[in-house]
Amino acid sequence: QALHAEIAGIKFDDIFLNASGVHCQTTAELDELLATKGTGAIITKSATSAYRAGNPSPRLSKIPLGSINSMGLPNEGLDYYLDYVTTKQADKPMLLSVAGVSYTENLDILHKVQDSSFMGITELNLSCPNVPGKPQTAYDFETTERLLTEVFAFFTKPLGVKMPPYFDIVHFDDMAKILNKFPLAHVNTINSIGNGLWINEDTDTVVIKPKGGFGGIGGALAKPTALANVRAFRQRLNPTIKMIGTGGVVNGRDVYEHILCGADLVSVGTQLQFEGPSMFARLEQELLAIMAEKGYTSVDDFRGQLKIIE
Ligand SMILES: CC(C)(C)CCc1c(C(=O)O)[nH]c(=O)[nH]c1=O
Repeated sequence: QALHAEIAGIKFDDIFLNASGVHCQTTAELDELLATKGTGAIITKSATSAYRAGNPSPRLSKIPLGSINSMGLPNEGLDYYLDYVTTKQADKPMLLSVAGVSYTENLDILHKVQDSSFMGITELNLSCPNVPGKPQTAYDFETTERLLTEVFAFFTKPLGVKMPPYFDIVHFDDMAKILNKFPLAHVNTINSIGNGLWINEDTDTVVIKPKGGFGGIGGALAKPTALANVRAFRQRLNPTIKMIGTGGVVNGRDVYEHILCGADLVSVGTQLQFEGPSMFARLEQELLAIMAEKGYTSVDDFRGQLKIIE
C-alpha cells in the first residue's frame, strides 16, 4: 500500500482527507467526500452542542494565493454529526471534529461522544474560544493542559487535537511538553493562521464582513508556517502521537513536503474549497508520480526524512 497510514489502530488506505470546516457541514457534502476517489478518510465540521448559523456573509473569500475566513463555527450541532458517523455505512474512516464555544462545553460534548456508540477518532479543535479576554484555548498553555487533563480523566476513545500555528520555538517546546503528557491519537497542524486581513484594491474595503474583515488565512500563503509546525511537532512529540499535516496544500509536491516533515495523513482545506472533490484524485496522481520518480514505493520510505544542511 503506497499511501497508507494507521492512527489509533484504525487503518487508512489513502492519506488524504478534507480539512475540517471545508465541504463537511451537511450529510450531502460528507457523502460526496466519502464517494470521492482519493480520500482516505473524511472529517466533519467542528460540532458544537447545538446548531449554529455562524457569522453573516461574506464570511469566506478567495484571495491571491489563499483564503480568508471568519465563518463563526456554523454547524448542524453535535447530534447531527454523531448520528452521521454512527449510522453511515462507510468504506473509510470518519473522524468527528468538535469545538465547544466554552471550556465547559468542550467537556459536555466529549462526555456525549464518550457515551455514544461512535468508536472512531474524535478531533478536539483547540482553536475553540476561551473565556473572553483570554486568547483562544491553544494559545493559553495552562488552560490547554487543564482541559486535556480533565478530558482524559473520562475520555477513553481515540482523541486527537487540531492546533493553530505557533511561531516561537519556545512555544513549540512548551506545547509539545504538554501534549506529550496525554495519550493522544494524533495532532493535526495547522489550523488557519489567525486574524489576517485582506483589502479589496478597487474599493479599499475588507473582503469579509465579520470582525471588521479579520479572518483565518489558509492556502498557499500558509504553507511555510504549516510545514514548520508539522516538522517542529514531529521532532518533539512522542512517536505514538501521529501527525495530520494541514495547510498550504495545492499540489502533489506540497503533499510530499508535508510527509517529509512527518505527516501521516494530509488534509486539504482552501484548495478543496475552490477546486472541489476532484482535487483528491489529482493530488494522489501527482504524489505517486513524485514517489515513482524518486523510487519510493510507500510513504514509509520518506516520511520525516527532511534533510537539513549539516
Ligand atoms: C475559529 C473558531 C470559530 C473558534 C473555530 C472554527 C474555525 C473556523 C470558523 O468556523 O470560523 N474557521 C477556521 O479557519 N478554523 C476554525 O477552527
